[in-house]
Amino acid sequence: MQPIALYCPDTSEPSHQSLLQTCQALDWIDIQPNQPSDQAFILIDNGQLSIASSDWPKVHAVSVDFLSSSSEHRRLYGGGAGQAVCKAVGLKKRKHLTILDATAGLARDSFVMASQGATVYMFERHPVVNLLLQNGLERLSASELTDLSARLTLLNGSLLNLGAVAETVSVDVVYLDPMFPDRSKSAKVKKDMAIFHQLVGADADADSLLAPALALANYRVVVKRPKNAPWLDDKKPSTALIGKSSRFDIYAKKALTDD
Ligand SMILES: C[S@@+](CC[C@H](N)C(=O)[O-])C[C@H]1O[C@@H](n2cnc3c(N)ncnc32)[C@H](O)[C@@H]1O
Repeated sequence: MQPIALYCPDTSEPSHQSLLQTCQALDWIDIQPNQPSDQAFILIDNGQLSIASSDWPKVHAVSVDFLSSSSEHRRLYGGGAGQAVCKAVGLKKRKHLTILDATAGLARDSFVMASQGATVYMFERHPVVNLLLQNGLERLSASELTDLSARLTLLNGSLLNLGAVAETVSVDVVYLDPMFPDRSKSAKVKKDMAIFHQLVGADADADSLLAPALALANYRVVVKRPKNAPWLDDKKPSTALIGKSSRFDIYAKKALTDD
């Protein structure tokens, strides 16, 4: 991992101190006393970890915040199981699915699926994104949303190297949303998210996720793609849900029945 700078404007805040301690133990984090001029750096502010760009604070930092007002709005009024991602994984048919989100990112999709009753296990390989996810999950577990917190679990490892996970978790649906190379160049990517895309880069090995996903899922694999992108691993899905800018390719293994 390339070293990344970290900046904390208020080190006296107790919650910041414990986050700083966690980060001090990681040898790829370089804690700096002043705001770094780097394109992207880790920020500790407002009791949470985030990724900031050199334009911070003009451009918002990006964090995993399951408790933000926009997350709350999506949880309560976002369209329930009728949301495209929920329809694609089958939550409209069966509420209590066990889903492996093998490319969790900032867990926005995982959050939506768990909000609708799914038990979601997540893999995230980028160390900075993984750290943000851990921080978001810790804050969620300290909140009153205990049911939701119990349904979101970050696992160590990767779908490409499953280890014990394959024996311990029976997975109904595997969900994949790898980075697509053209996304970062799109003018539609908001400024704050552009820094996330730059930091993580393209997932050049994304095609290799489909075969292990199909081997693991009991019912289906769902792949989120930009609307006009080619199929993952050049494999035609059983069906697709097409939205305004993205598409959910569904690889069905077995029909989902109501629970
Ligand atoms: C487009 S983002 C996912 C966004 C996510 N669906 C959301 O709602 O926030 C893709 C993420 O998948 C991660 N990723 C890609 N391949 C992976 C793999 N083999 N194992 C674990 N994480 C992976 C990347 O690091 C990146 O953070």
